[in-house]
Amino acid sequence: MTKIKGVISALLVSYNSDGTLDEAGTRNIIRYNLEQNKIDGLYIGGSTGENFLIDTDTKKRIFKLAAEEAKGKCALIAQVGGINLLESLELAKYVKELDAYDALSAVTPFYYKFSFAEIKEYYNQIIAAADMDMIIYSIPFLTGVNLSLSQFGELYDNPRVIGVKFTAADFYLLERLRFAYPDKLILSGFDEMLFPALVYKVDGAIGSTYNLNAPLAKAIFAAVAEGNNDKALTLQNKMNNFISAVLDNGLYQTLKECLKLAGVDAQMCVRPPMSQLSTSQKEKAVEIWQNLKADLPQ
Ligand SMILES: CC(=O)N[C@H](C=O)[C@@H](O)[C@H](O)[C@H](O)CO
Ligand SMILES: CC(=O)C(=O)O
Repeated sequence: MTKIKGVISALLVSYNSDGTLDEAGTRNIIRYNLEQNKIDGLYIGGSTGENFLIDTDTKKRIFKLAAEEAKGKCALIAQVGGINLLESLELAKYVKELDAYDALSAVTPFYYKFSFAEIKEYYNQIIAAADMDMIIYSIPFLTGVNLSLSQFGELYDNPRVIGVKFTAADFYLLERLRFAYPDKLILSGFDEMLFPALVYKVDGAIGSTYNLNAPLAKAIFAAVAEGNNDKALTLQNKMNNFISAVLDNGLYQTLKECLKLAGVDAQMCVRPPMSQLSTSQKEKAVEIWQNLKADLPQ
């Protein structure tokens, strides 16, 4: 079992122009992450993979190809959550059979206002279906679900729940979680806040932009580890110049365009209803990638 820590890319997935999965291209994205970025882990089936826009079979194909490309090379986490619990149970069992993943993850169920008892039951059922470790995926700004400290504690009563992917700017809650549950993992989810999250002693970080800027993220980890916060902040400033430009131009589309510019051979379309980049956005992506390249540590 690979230790889950460090810089973990939330895998970008390449789709064809008709919306089908571009398998070969997605394999190339994984290879780029392993060989160029030297990432510590991959998070498969997250927001970044456009997971909530695709069907069950496509989700399975992505879990399988990632297992084939990366098993034993880095930590592997499979996000199987959603609002169709029967699908989540099926995916969890499928991931277990692949025998390549270090943990499952599941987003807090969204859209309907589920009670906390329902949310807890959802996690316990997914865990039981696969008998695997679980990382809660908490992303309140997209799900509307805000778990409290004591609710995290209740979820942590199941020893299979090993931690949280924490995509929120609530550093008070982050500090309380770190203090109350020192043995549970905290994986920071907002790449633009990596430095402060590391000051609060998160174990690692999972993010979309690490598909491109992992070398900067690694340098931030190293700077904080050696106590050089000024250096870490300077690096975070560089990273955020990239992230803010990407967010302005279209997040996943621009990240995928940058991968193309970095030499990754893939179709790099997004799934509808997301729209593809316009010509002017593509031109902007060239500038964004050039600027990042100049800032990446050699
Ligand atoms: C919704 C989403 O994609 N969240 C990612 C992780 O949780 C982040 O990596 C962000 O994409 C990134 O921090 C930019 O805001
Ligand atoms: C980390 C993130 O972006 C994801 O859920 O894919």
